[in-house]
Amino acid sequence: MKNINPTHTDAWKKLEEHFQSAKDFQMKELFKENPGRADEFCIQWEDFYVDFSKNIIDKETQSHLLSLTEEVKLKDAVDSYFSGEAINRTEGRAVLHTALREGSDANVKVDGENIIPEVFEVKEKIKNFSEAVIDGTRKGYTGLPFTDIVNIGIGGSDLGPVMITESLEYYKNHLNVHYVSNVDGDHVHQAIKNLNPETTLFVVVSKSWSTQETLSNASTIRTWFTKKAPQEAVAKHFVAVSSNVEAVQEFGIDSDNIFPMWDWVGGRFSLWSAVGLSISLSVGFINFESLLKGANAMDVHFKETPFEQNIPVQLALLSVWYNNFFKAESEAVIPYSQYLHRLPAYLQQAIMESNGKSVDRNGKPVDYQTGTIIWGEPGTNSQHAFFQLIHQGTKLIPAEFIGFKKSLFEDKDHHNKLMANYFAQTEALLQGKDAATVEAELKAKNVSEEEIGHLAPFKVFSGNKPTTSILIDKLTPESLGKLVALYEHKIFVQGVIWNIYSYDQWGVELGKQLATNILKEIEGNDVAQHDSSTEKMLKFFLS
Ligand SMILES: O=P(O)(O)OC[C@H]1O[C@](O)(CO)[C@@H](O)[C@@H]1O
Repeated sequence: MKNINPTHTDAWKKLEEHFQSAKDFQMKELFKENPGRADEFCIQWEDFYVDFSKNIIDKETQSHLLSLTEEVKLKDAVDSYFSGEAINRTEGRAVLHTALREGSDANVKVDGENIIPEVFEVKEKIKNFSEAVIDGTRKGYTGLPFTDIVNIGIGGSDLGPVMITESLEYYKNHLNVHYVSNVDGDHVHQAIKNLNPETTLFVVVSKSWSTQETLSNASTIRTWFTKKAPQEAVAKHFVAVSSNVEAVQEFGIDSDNIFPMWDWVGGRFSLWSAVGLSISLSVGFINFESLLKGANAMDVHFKETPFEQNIPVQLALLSVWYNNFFKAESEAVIPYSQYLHRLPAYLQQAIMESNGKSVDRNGKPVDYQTGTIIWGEPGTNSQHAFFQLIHQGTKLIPAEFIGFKKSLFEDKDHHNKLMANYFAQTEALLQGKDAATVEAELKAKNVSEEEIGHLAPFKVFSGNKPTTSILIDKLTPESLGKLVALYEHKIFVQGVIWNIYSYDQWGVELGKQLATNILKEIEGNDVAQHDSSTEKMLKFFLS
């Protein structure tokens, strides 16, 4: 991939100039001036309708942003990404989660070898295993079928699977799937408290097999399990997903029960691999495959569609526009579906672990902003929580609204109410409410002139708050696959523009290192020298 400082491009300079007028754009005026705006800033693709007309942009903004993609050689970067080039330079790895959703006839090479046959071998293993657990042919050590699954993992080995199983709860079978991630012992003990070891299957997921949280939780659970079950039952009840097969075997998990993954799949992009075993167990392999199929469709859209009509590219460009020119610090993702309640948490890792970098591809500090802060909660709940700040606060928060045309239980009454809110919020954020309207409303309610004078300023909405609406036909495994892949590619595009490495995560290492040392001090009741704050707190903790 090319190493281009985005701020040195002509497009960036043009964007800076253009921003001087664009920062004062009033979207309401832009809509008035251009009756075709809603058509021009809208992409319809398969079952997705993406409206980005309620953004502080015009055709000129879009054209400079598209020139930026040319100058940073985005097209070449996309080719390198899909072709298996080692674009994760600092770890010397390819980034090929997209290969996991390819068809069996694809040919994707890593170190000269086609990896697709191996991907399909593992998929076959996931299929056979999940089908046998679901239909009860694979049984626990006393001959009873499994009723409960516990996924033990953290970060990408937890957030992806838990987000998808929650999102697809409607499609779930009889198995109860639990997730244990935190090293907080209360998490694991609470999770296993009411479980029956005879009917519980444990899926230990750790790409590296060196993560403190996962290994601690797996050991605690194994100890709990072998207090009730014979040692040899571990082989029937524990399976592992990892790229570190030797370490898994040392832990005591049978080689037949190991689902491999590969270096070329990053943890936060791994739900499509055997890391998704708990997804397949929860909703069945057919639905897991549909999820992959949807993601593959988005991959093809991303790879082949001109950037003007390319959903991940347009969303990434908007985010760069707000982040680097408006200096917006965060972005909200608001799914109008309770099923998607873990999507923002999942995206926090995907986006912030990927693009939270301050060193460019030359190893030099960047002098521009990179990764955005992501947050969100489902609508309508979020309307009653933090929307006040989005509407009337001092910060600019571009928000993505995700909604569905159809609900799963087909309760029209509820769905119409939900979606009325979805549409109303983006309209309110766009239109605002001016002082004259507020005053007229108060007058109509017979409020005194004096009271109107006091109250009116608090009731004014400035409007002009940017939103992008993603309206999807229905929440299905396939559409969910498309949605998640959309965000993966948005992350990629932003990383290319910001000239950073999106696929490493060195920033998580220091805390881990210090925790290892501090743990020794805590266990030995012997506090070493630290900064005075840490030292005093450690002593207080041990007293
Ligand atoms: O699957 P592993 O190796 O246990 O790692 C878990 C998580 O830890 C990290 O390495 C750092 O938090 C994530 O990138 C990863 O998803």
